[in-house]
Amino acid sequence: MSGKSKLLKAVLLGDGGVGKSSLMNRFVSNKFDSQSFHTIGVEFLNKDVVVDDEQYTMQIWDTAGQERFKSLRTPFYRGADCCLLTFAVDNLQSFRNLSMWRKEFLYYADIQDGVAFPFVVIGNKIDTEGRQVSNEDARQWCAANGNVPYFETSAKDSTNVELAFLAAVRRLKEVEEQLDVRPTHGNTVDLSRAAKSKSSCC
Ligand SMILES: Nc1nc2c(ncn2[C@@H]2O[C@H](COP(=O)(O)OP(=O)(O)OP(=O)(O)O)[C@@H](O)[C@H]2O)c(=O)[nH]1
Repeated sequence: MSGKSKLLKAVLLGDGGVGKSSLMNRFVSNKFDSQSFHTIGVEFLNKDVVVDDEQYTMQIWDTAGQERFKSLRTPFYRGADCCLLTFAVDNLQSFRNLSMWRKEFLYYADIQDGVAFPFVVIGNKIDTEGRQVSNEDARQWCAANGNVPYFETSAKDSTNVELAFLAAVRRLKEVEEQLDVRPTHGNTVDLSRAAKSKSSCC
């Protein structure tokens, strides 16, 4: 295993109340709060992970999903290495809004080639009754938007939470390999630049 940890910025997006803060807290601190408050603006936490023998420090940016906080969250999209688009499986509207979230992210992160960017989609709250979004519908959306990896999670009982966050690191590695770009100074490569240069040259 190489000694130096690579810093990786991951942004969590999705409607208010789908469980973004809960997913981050489950992943970083293995805690769950059933009375979690709405996020105002953004918060971030770091977590050290090892993926395929490489060390990463994931800096996870948890954003406020409510519309009124848009101007507070969007400045933090720039420089993201990956993005986790989140909805709740018991909330159809939060699934319908995925395209809006993807578009908002690409616009404010200033990324032109969205297909070349490492997204992961999370359908959270699978422990709840009354599912409104099928696994198949979610997979279809992911297939239509660049074969995005899809995970169904529960921040409440921990199901698949670690798997989903680590998939974002794996997706980033895959995209780097496809673009054949390598980090130049210890950090991960700036994929927003890589995606742009790819789209402008080919
Ligand atoms: N049953 C269940 N409840 C969850 C789960 N994840 C989050 N919740 C609950 O859903 C509510 C909203 O969770 P948050 O993590 O605050 O949601 P958020 O997406 O960060 O919301 P904003 O900060 O407004 O964007 C809280 O009451 C959580 O306890 C889950 O996997 N299962």
